[in-house]
Amino acid sequence: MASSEEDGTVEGKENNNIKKKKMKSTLATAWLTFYNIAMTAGWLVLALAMIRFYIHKGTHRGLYRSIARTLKFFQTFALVEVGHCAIGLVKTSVIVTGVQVCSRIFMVWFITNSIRQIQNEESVILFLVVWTVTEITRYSYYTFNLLNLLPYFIKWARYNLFIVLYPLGVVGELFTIYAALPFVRRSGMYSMRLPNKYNVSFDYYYCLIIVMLSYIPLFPQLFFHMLRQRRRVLHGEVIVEKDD
Ligand SMILES: CCCCCCCCCCCCC/C=C/C(=O)SCCNC(=O)CCNC(=O)[C@H](O)C(C)(C)COP(=O)(O)OP(=O)(O)OC[C@H]1O[C@@H](n2cnc3c(N)ncnc32)[C@H](O)[C@@H]1OP(=O)(O)O
Repeated sequence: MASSEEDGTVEGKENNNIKKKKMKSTLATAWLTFYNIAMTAGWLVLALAMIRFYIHKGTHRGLYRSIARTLKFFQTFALVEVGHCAIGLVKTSVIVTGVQVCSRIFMVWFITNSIRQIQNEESVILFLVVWTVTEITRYSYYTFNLLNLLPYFIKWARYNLFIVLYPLGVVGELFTIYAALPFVRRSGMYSMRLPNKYNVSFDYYYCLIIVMLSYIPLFPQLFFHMLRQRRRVLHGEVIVEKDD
């Protein structure tokens, strides 16, 4: 006797689709749980390395170089999250996540890692500490949320600490870019002067000034997105976000 799935009835096909959706959901949850645990662990390793460096050396000078490899790996790996949004694995804005992740990767690779002279700036330590506290909170929130074991203090931290940490992080990033300007101007790094075989000129110095100015319209978008998330999660407001 053929089972209902095999006899091709409407009910059988529906059962098959339900089984496929359940399998996809289980795989998605398993992947996201693994990803968030790994990212929580990575940022915790970074935090412990920074604390150990400061206790051992008694100064922040040289701290960036001591954690650069770990930072570059875990911050770059966060690009995966743009994919999570794009394929619908998580319900959040691709644009907001993309701007957030790209701004971090830009800061790590095209500013701090590229210009050694600014790596000991206090502003670098400021954004590193802020990023680390933020990401440990964020990824542990996602992890416990997926495991249905979410302590309230982590939920509270996830949707309240950003109110202070976000502006602090932006200050650290902007001061770091500002500190880099003289070195970029003097070295002409990442720039192309005319004449050249491409007949194109590009000045990284002015690009950085544009990036700094772009914080003015872009940061509020991210910050207000987090405030909307905060109202939704902590106060149960129904908020419809479209990926405009
Ligand atoms: C090429 C040059 C580029 C240069 C660009 C320059 C312009 C720069 C302008 C912008 C300046 C930004 C500067 C940034 C500074 C800092 O970051 S300082 C540190 C402080 N920062 C923060 O606090 C923000 C941290 N970032 C985030 O929170 C995110 O990146 C976010 C995208 C901004 C917001 O996250 P989002 O996911 O949208 O909100 P949540 O409420 O956390 O989640 C929504 C739902 O999605 C689920 N989810 C998301 N990710 C996951 C995951 N990994 N695993 C599982 N689930 C996930 C989450 O659970 C929510 O689901 P529901 O609860 O069911 O709704």
